[in-house]
Amino acid sequence: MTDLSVWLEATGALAGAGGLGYAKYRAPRVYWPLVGLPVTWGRFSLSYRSTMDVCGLTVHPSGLRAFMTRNVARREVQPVPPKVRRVRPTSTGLRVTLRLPAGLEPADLAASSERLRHAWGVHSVTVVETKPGFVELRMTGYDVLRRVRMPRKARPHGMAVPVALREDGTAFERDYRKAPMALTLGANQSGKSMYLRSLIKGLAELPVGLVGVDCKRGVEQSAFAPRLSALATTPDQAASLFGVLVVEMEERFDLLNLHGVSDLWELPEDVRPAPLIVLVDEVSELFLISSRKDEERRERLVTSLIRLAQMARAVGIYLEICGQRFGSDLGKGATMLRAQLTGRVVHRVNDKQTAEMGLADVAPEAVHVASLIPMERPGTAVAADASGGWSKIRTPEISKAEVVVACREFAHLVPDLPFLDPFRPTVPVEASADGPVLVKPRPVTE
Ligand SMILES: Nc1ncnc2c1ncn2[C@@H]1O[C@H](COP(=O)(O)OP(=O)(O)OP(=O)(O)O)[C@@H](O)[C@H]1O
Repeated sequence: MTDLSVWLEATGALAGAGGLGYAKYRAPRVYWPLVGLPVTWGRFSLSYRSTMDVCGLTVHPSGLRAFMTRNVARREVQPVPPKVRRVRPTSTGLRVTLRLPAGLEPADLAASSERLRHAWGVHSVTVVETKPGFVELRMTGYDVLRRVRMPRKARPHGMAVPVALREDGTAFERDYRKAPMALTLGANQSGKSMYLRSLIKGLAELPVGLVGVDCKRGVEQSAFAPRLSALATTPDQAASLFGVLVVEMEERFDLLNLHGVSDLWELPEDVRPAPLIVLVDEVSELFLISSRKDEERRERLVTSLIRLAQMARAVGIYLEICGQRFGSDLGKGATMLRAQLTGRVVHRVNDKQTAEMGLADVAPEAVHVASLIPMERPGTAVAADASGGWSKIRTPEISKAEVVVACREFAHLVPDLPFLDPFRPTVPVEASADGPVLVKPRPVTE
């Protein structure tokens, strides 16, 4: 009987351990709050001081603090780590707010994030400066990018759309007020279209005009016709469309002048024109030429694009440009245009140079992270902006049908923009029933 109970206990313990191991891998969302979080929290609390000490993240206190923390018996002053101000558990990790003592800066902690990650046995540690003198250590208990689930609270608002999940479990927002012009790069099958889908799905809910440029004959964007104000599917149409957008930009500047303001958002709401987001899929199609006639079109197109990229922010016209590569090999004007696109998202690339094209000027230390994105993780990217900050993100997997549904649901939000009427994609009547949407853009009269 005793043997049997020992055997049963041992089997039970083994099964429990096996179950936990299985849950850790297969159901990390359940494992984390039940097991991972208490273990990590305990580990953090018990080893905080010693970990910070061995990581070189302590400083000799000065003045009153030195007096308060001195070891009276040995008459010596112990170095102190940053003060823990707050520990907050989340569904994916643990957030710790630290007050930095004089002599430590956020970069010191960021440089040790790998060591902290190993010391506390978590998947990642990201250091974010929340205000001068304070940082937040964002620990994630497991690889949240393996199966992306966006935080429930992440909804489109203002001019910002949550498009992907960051490695620290927070939503990455594409915010047009913060980074008006952006470039998304990536090799074939790296997830660029998925990123654009996620963006369009969110933008569809906002009171903005969406302008599509998809010179792969519209294969990707024509399905979103019900929510598009304009769609160009050939370089010729795109050249005309950009010409019209430049004229609109100039008229909007006149309007700003009239009201004595310098930005669209300072205009009274009743006269403020709808913001426009121009979504360009595969930008190289706009740059490539095959004849002399194309050369003139290309010149027009690139000039319009550069003018928009340089000035249109103030009048609420924003560019979202996507491509496989975007360097001087595309020809005159490419690097000049790229410099204006300060928001960057770089997916898996085929060579380091492409990662450099996207990141070297805004976040050079992120270049090697982008070069290491594995093929079996489509949708993963490095997002950076001109502030120097960057993060690893992954887009949720969204089917085209889901985006089509959103575009139909919010079709009533298409703003009234008569100047774009010649480019408005027509949605055949039968397309409003369930089923694939077939769109034939109207021919453009130049
Ligand atoms: N976030 C993601 N999660 C899971 N699978 C994804 C994700 N993003 C993309 N994929 C898958 O990867 C494949 C390629 O994605 P996508 O078409 O977006 O790449 P792309 O860079 O636009 O490719 P191309 O340049 O060839 O058009 C698709 O099969 C898609 O389902």
